[in-house]
Amino acid sequence: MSALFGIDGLTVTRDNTRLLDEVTTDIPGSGVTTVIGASGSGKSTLLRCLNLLESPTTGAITYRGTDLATLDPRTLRRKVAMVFQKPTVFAGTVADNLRTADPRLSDSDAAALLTRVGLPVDALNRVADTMSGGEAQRLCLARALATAPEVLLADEATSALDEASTAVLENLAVQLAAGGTPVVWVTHDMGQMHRIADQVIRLDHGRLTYAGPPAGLPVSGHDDGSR
Ligand SMILES: Nc1ncnc2c1ncn2[C@@H]1O[C@H](COP(=O)(O)OP(=O)(O)OP(=O)(O)O)[C@@H](O)[C@H]1O
Repeated sequence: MSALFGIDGLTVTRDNTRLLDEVTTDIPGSGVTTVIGASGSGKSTLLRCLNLLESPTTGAITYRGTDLATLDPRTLRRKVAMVFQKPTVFAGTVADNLRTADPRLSDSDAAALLTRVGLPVDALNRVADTMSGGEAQRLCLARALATAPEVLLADEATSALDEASTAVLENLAVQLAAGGTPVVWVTHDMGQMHRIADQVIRLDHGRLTYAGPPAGLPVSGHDDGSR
């Protein structure tokens, strides 16, 4: 099967610093691919490139065989949804937020989305900007799923969550992948990586240091770049 994303010699330079340095790897079209690495290793930059929020300085990325640079960002983002490290909620209620993604979303579909991310159904009528950081993270994930994307990109989606809510989202990532929606999941939690990953990409100072199955990588702790 051809790659979901083909990454070829990807280099991103900003302010004379290489945030990504000649990264070449494939992201497969099924399963959960986790991107791991210490803080500042370039994980978010890689994810942002996959969503056309950053452009390569040199190198190229393909999506299902098509050069990303030739695709309209809005068209791509309807297929490749992204959840950011810092959640951004819009004015209005939780339901209003979900309907920014799909204006035709029924009340029952909106409620089902909340349930998938571990939020109570009665949160639908809450004013979105009264939510806690962890609740907002889950709302943003629900909003990303409202359009039934082909792919989900998630950047530290559980960073503000307790253990139980983290488990709900880890399970969701695995279920999405099992249902045919590949997931690219950034984390620096090695335990989380082992719980959900089928494939791992590891970055260190912008360089690819590992691409392969999770076996063989440390089983717990935070990735500080050591082995
Ligand atoms: N526009 C920019 N200009 C200059 N430096 C940048 C820019 N964006 C990011 N950086 C730097 O590039 C490096 C990689 O950032 P990135 O956010 O991709 O890392 P990360 O692995 O996701 O980190 P974290 O785990 O802390 O979120 C960091 O040192 C960051 O400060």
